[in-house]
Amino acid sequence: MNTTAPSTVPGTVPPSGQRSPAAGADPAGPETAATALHATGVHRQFGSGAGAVRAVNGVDLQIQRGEIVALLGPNGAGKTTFLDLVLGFTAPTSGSLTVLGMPPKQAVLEGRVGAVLQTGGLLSDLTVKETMSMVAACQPRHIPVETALERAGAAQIAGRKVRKCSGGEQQRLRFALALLTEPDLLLLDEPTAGMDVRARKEFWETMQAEAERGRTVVFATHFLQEASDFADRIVLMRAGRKVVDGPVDEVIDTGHRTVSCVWDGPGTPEEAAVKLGLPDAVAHQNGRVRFTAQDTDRLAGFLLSTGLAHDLTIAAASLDEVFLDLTSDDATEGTLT
Ligand SMILES: Nc1ncnc2c1ncn2[C@@H]1O[C@H](COP(=O)(O)OP(=O)(O)OP(=O)(O)O)[C@@H](O)[C@H]1O
Repeated sequence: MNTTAPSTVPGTVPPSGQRSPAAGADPAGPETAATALHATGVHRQFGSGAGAVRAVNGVDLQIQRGEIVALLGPNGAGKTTFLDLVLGFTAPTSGSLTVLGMPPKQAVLEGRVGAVLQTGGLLSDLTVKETMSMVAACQPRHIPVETALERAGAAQIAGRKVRKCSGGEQQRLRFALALLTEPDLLLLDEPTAGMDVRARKEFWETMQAEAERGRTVVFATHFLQEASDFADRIVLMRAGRKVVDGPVDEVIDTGHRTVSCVWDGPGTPEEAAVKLGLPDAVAHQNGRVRFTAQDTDRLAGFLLSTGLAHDLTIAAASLDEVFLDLTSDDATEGTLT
């Protein structure tokens, strides 16, 4: 599929390189008592020299308490590395990062942060409840194991050995573990990976209830649909950088639409697209031509008035198309406000 990335996302500000913050100003904004996460110029590089990987490359981010934020991006965007930094598993190469006003490790040690990670950490010979009790015994304070299991929707599998649990059930156990200390901040790294549609829906319903208790939730996902269904803000990363940050509705409404038609000519759709200033906007699909544009009224008017095409259909871009646009190399960077 060949589509055109929108030249701008409505409401975006110019890329950070084009706009300098006032001298001495914190690009992530001032940290207050309501700040759950505060990152300023955070870099995390792995290796050195020619083989160095800039997994996180200068991220400024502020998340307020009670927000539900989706961290979105393609493979290798830096989402997991960023969550690892927030959990204190690894330290920034440069830049500063605080969680609930303190260093990440301290916030984790105080039980203020809970996490559902992609892999690891479960002992297969223990039952779900034994796992919970073992972890609870290591915590300075925790809610009853039964309460955490109930809230995570895992009470009915309490007596089951971990090795007998499905992938989705193990994620529920991880979720119950994350709730044990009543954390202020919940971090979820692709929490529904491996879950079927029903399990996924139930998981998000449970998570919604936790968010309504006032927790801050930050989750990494590949799916714009998941972000759109659950988050109120999207932070999109690409190649280690934060490229879009804004309310879900505004991120999704790129103004990008498609015009599908039967091509009559003369000339090719590609030639017409160049004439219209939409050089990359043409795709061919099932005998039809599809143009991508922001001003589809003008495009449709042109195609009909010139007799170049007939049987036109105008549609909003799908979430998959929006995701591809936002993560393409020529997408505009910015903050939606
Ligand atoms: N320990 C490491 N050593 C070297 N490179 C690493 C290490 N951890 C991550 N990387 C690299 O850093 C980049 C970002 O990886 P990261 O796992 O953070 O991305 P991601 O957005 O979570 O990807 P995915 O969606 O595939 O999980 C990738 O290029 C990855 O190969």
